[in-house]
Amino acid sequence: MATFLKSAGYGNRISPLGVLCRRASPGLVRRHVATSAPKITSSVYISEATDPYFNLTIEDWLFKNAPEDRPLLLIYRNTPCVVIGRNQNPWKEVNFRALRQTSVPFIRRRSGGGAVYHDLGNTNYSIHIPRTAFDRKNTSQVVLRAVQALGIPAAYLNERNDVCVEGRKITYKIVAKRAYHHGTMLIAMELGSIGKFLRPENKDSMITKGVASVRSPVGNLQRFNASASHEAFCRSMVSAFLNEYRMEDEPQFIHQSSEYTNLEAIARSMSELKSWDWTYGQTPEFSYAVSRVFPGGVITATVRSKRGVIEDCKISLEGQITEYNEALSDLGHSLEGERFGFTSPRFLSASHPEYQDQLVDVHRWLVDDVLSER
Ligand SMILES: Nc1ncnc2c1ncn2[C@@H]1O[C@H](COP(=O)(O)OC(=O)CCCC[C@@H]2CCSS2)[C@@H](O)[C@H]1O
Repeated sequence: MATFLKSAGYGNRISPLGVLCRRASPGLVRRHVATSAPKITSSVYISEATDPYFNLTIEDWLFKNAPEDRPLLLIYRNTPCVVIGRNQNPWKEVNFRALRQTSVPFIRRRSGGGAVYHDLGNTNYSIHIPRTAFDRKNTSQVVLRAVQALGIPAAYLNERNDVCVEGRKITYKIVAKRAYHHGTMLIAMELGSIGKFLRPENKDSMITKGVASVRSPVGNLQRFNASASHEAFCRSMVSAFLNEYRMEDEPQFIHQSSEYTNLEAIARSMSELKSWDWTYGQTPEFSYAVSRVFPGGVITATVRSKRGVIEDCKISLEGQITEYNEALSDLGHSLEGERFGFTSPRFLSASHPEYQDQLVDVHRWLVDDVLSER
């Protein structure tokens, strides 16, 4: 086993984020001018960056660029963010009202599965393997051994291959010749944020295609061993990984430097992760019906959306076939083609001047309560 693992840490230098580390090879992380892609010389990477867009991009970049025939481990953690799966509906998963009150972003990741919350008390790991050797149970066992070695022998795998002491989640993705298994390790996360950010309001009547999250009880490792930490988990995980795959590589430490961010593939991928097209435009088809009592009666709006755009919006007043209903129906049509969640709060309509005031009220309701969240 690598000598650095036999010592208490990875060497004797304390990095800015407190990870005990040996200085990474200068060519990999210390230069600030990007001339060509950094060489992937190790099988173990620990990111000291905490920007979720950067880390998720580095994960994908390593996945696509690392040698295909050897396993690779990446460990990183992010500043607070909500991360949904690639085939999820954000409006069904995220409480946008709560997010808006903070600067916490929500991000659609490239792998499938459910929605999770991250902060610095949550450490993410990612094990990349040649597809032929990929076995979800096997990679989960590497993580299980890492947790047990932290002094938590009661940890076990459940039927979904989640490491459990009290809840912990994994997901996986298979692409071309390689596959990866990535997951979260709750160490000292702010657990209240899960309920706050991952419970959307009034979305029972939103019927969506795609993947729904599987909500489960969760707990931090520190509940079972107060000395569990990001640094200890990194050491334990690296050790379990190297043992499993019989390697002796030194971990490399990644920083968010121009060496990476100036690389076209990384810059492009980071801006793609932030784009509307990816974040909202990938939303599977859904419908959403909402009613409200207005002075003239109950009005129901039924919206159908594909790829984040309103395909049709039917608005009607209960029971009555009146000219007002026609005006409402025209109001609905006027919203078609708009991006769900991005409807302009201004309402200008030359048609149906006789119902202008009522239409302004209905439009405001739609914008504030039905179509506004993002
Ligand atoms: N950080 C974290 N860790 C574990 N479980 C969580 C977390 N946040 C929320 N949850 C719980 O999991 C469910 C969703 O579980 P579900 O099983 O539906 O989805 C997942 O597990 C996805 C894991 C993705 C891991 C990636 C690794 C690197 S980037 S994100 C949610 O409703 C909460 O109950």
